[in-house]
Amino acid sequence: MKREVVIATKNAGKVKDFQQLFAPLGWEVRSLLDFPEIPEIIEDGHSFRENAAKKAEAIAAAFGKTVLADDSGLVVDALDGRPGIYSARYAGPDKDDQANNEKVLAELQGVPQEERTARFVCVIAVASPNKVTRYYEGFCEGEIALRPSGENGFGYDPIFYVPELKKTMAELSPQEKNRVSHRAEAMKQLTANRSDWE
Ligand SMILES: O=P(O)(O)OP(=O)(O)OP(=O)(O)OC[C@H]1O[C@@H](n2cnc3c(O)ncnc32)[C@H](O)[C@@H]1O
Ligand SMILES: [Mg+2]
Repeated sequence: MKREVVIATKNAGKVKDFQQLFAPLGWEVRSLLDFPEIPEIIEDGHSFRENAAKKAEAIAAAFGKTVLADDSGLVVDALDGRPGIYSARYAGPDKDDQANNEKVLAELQGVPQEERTARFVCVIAVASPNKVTRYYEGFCEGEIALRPSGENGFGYDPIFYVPELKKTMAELSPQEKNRVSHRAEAMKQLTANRSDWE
């Protein structure tokens, strides 16, 4: 019987990443996409940590078991850190990835490549009933490309250029992305501290 981990997310792109990242541990990943009756959790926190904790703690309380959540986003230096925790809805409430990408590119119009530094941030919160919530963070340094490129991944991947690989995140295979991404880095921290939460 495979062990099951519940991730308090409705983002199909994240679920795919986590399924691949948990596969070596032999874990089955479930998400809120498997529980459509659960309403969206309002992310009114002021940080990635606060939002990740809110999602994990709400579902851990509802399910009476240990639950993970991921709050993540794109931080662009030339935009004073925007979109940051507002990444999902940067271009509006319907969380349209293409519109989000177009808005970031429009705001960076005319900004030279060397000033387009950015990073992806991922905070995984692990919540269990009657236990202190644990946090695992990962980052991926890169630049915002001049134009979108690549079909893989999701969200801001098409405009996030990874200099060490000379590709956008969306041009990477899932395996390549899971070696360098912010989510993979956060998972490395989480896996290194399994005794904390297993
Ligand atoms: O809250 P949940 O249900 O997990 O789903 P969400 O999509 O709302 O997720 P967040 O609130 O964490 O917002 C994450 C935003 O950052 C983007 N993002 C997160 N990880 C990414 C990745 O690996 N590649 C590209 N974009 C990513 C994603 O597209 C969203 O716009
Ligand atoms: Mg969200």
